Amino acid sequence: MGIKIENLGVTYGNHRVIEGLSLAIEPGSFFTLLGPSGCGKTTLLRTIAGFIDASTGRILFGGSDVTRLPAHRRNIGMVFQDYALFPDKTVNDNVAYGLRARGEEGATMRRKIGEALERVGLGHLGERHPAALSGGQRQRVALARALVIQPQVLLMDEPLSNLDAKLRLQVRGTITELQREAGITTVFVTHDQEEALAMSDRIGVMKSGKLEQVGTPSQIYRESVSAYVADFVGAANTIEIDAPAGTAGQGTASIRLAGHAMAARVPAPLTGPKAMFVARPEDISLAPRGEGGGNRVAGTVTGRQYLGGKTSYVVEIGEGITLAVETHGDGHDRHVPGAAVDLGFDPQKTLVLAS
Ligand SMILES: Nc1ncnc2c1ncn2[C@@H]1O[C@H](COP(=O)(O)OP(=O)(O)OP(=O)(O)O)[C@@H](O)[C@H]1O
Repeated sequence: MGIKIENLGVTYGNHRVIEGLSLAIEPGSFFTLLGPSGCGKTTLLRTIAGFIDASTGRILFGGSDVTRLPAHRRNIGMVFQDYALFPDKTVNDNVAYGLRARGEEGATMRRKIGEALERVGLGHLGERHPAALSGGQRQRVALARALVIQPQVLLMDEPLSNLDAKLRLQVRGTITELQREAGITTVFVTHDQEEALAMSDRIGVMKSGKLEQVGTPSQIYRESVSAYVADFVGAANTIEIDAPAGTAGQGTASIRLAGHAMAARVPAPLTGPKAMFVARPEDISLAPRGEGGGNRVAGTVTGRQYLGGKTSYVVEIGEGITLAVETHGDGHDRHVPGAAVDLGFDPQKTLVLAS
């Protein structure tokens, strides 16, 4: 069942948090709302759930307008960052909660609970209380509780944030697997870009209550529409430059970076006299001075961190501008601080975006 959001506005008192937001989420897909703290992700998710009223606009589930329906009539499953389990109930009773509210009981209910707990790998822990479970197990119970009612939409608010790195990866795998298996339309909130890239069919990057960009993980990463998106999704060098002349349309342009001339891609028309130069550290090549190919800029290594499979360099290119560069492969740590180098830029992967 797809979700459609039309021109949504949400206010707290007279503080407008979501403004004119429209979005279509494909049936059965995994959609992630990604953005920094305070951008409105949780507010948007809770409005989709029905816990917060929309002040303007509409929300549709599978074509039906649910904007004025209370949360318990929207047939959603919800998973929270802090698990929100009932501490005085057993795992079985926690999972039973939504089923009982729907009037289910007896053998059918027990079978469904058993199956849901099996699916999250906790079939043997039904009689325990939440206090006797690890964080990862608690979140699996919360997931079983959300899915056992066969909701039409699954909403998750930072469900992995309270888990340590190893558990986060495990529960991440469980969520992805169950979501695909059940084919349930899912909206997932996170501020963790790696989580978003790894799990999602599509991502919406939010900025101040609006969607700055919506796309597949690779579109968001490779074809960022703004320096804000590029910087938020992975690392990026972002430097303000004079907008190149003659870029009313799209294409490649000649730009100047710290006095060096080079070519870069302008994916969308620029407005205004300034623009942002955007290059990811792994897209910049590094060679000893004089040995670089075309489209290069001379610089001096000022910092180096050996990280095993890769090396991070800081290279100064003049006018006080430094760039982060990342190298992989054989001899990736061969440039020493103080070395004169050439930085090579692929004109297709070096972007000039509106500032
Ligand atoms: N109940 C409330 N009353 C008033 N303002 C609120 C309320 N809840 C959130 N806000 C404000 O609305 C804005 C968006 O908050 P929201 O929690 O949706 O952001 P978020 O992107 O989910 O952030 P985080 O990642 O920190 O949870 C923030 O400026 C926040 O201070």
